[in-house]
Amino acid sequence: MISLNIEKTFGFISKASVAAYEAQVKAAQEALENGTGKGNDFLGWLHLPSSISQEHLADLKATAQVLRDNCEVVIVAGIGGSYLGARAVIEALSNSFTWLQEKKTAPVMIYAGHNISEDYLYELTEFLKDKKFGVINISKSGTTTETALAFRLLKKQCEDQRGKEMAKKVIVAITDAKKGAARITADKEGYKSFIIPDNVGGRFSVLTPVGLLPIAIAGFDIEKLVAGAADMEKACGVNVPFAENLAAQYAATRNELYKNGKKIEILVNFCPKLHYVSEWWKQLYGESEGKENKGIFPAAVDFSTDLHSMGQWIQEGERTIFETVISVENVDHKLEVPSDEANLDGLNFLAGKRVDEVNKMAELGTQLAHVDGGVPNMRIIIEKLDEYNIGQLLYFFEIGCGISGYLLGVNPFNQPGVEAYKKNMFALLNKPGYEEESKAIQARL
Ligand SMILES: O=P(O)(O)OC[C@H]1O[C@H](O)[C@H](O)[C@@H](O)[C@@H]1O
Repeated sequence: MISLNIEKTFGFISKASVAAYEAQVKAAQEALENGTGKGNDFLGWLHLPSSISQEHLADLKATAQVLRDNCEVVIVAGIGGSYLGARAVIEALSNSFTWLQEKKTAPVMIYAGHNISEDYLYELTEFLKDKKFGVINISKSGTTTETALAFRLLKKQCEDQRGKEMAKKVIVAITDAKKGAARITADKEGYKSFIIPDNVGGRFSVLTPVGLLPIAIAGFDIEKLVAGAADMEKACGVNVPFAENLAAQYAATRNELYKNGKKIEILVNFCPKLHYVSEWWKQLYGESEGKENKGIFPAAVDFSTDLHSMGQWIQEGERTIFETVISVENVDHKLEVPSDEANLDGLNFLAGKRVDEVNKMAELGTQLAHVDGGVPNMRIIIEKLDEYNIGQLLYFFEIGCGISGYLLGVNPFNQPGVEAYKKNMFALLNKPGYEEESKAIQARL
């Protein structure tokens, strides 16, 4: 099981101050459990892992197989919660160079619909010109501009290139049961579709088809992923005592740090495969907590890469940060540092050591240096990067986020602030229905 070590925060906050959260955390957990807190119509993620049926998984796997059999490339079209979870898991579990290898065992996964860069989309459509490709159109609302725009291009190209019949086979929609343009298109065109439950918000949707279908297409075991999440659901349940409940401890500690002026949480990894886990986590915590002029700012770094760019700031900049390190205990492969007779680089002291041992000492050395520099440090220890452990990690962060948001006093399940830019963009683009806003915004330019 994943474990959490908060010892290295105790030079900055006291053990007693964290322990003092017990009653408050219990209240937050009960509000989640009983659906009595803010945003209680979005709690479908809470017992999702333990309620996923074998039939549902089989349906997902069967659809994944159709795309695996018929596609060299699959485009995951989605933004925010509609792509980050899938990308986080796929990248954490994939060989870093798989997409460059000649012989592939699964379609190459590419992401689109998460930006509006003309060059990105042009280059993507160029790349796809001679490829057998499929598309998963993922949007809970079914109306997100970035995703709809990319899908419009990809749908047309897929139909032109592969014919309407094949396109119907290799385009899948994951969207609302009834509402939205993506639903209307899927029903009209006869695409296979999956439903995002009403009561699961985008950033909590990785264990719905939103995450599970792309992950299955990429060749990973979604049963094990869900099993890991379900075990964490148990381990972080409302009846698990505070002192043993990882999510409760995490939520309490980060709130206490925040209260003590630590306004920024930096999620740290020492393995580049975890980069998108951090991106997923940033959305989860940022959209959940950043409201009412409150909330820890979720940031992330990849070490040791960023020790050579952000390391200086973390060591000696403003003391408003704390670090949460995802520490992976075991690597998958063995590689030793070779001995070199000339020893021109002076690295013979490392000869015969595993590369991971060097990485682990970088991790330990960094922790001690940063704590000495005034940065509280938490460690989430995960045994290895596989489906089961990543499943645990995802659910741990979700439940930790629900509890933490309630401790902060906000509704962790809405995101009203995201609408502001959209309104301006539509006004600037003269979208029908935005006439008043268009006039008002033009006057400001
Ligand atoms: O799935 P969609 O409805 O397309 O939404 C995609 C994303 O964009 C929205 O604006 C929200 O801020 C996110 O929470 C959401 O994950």
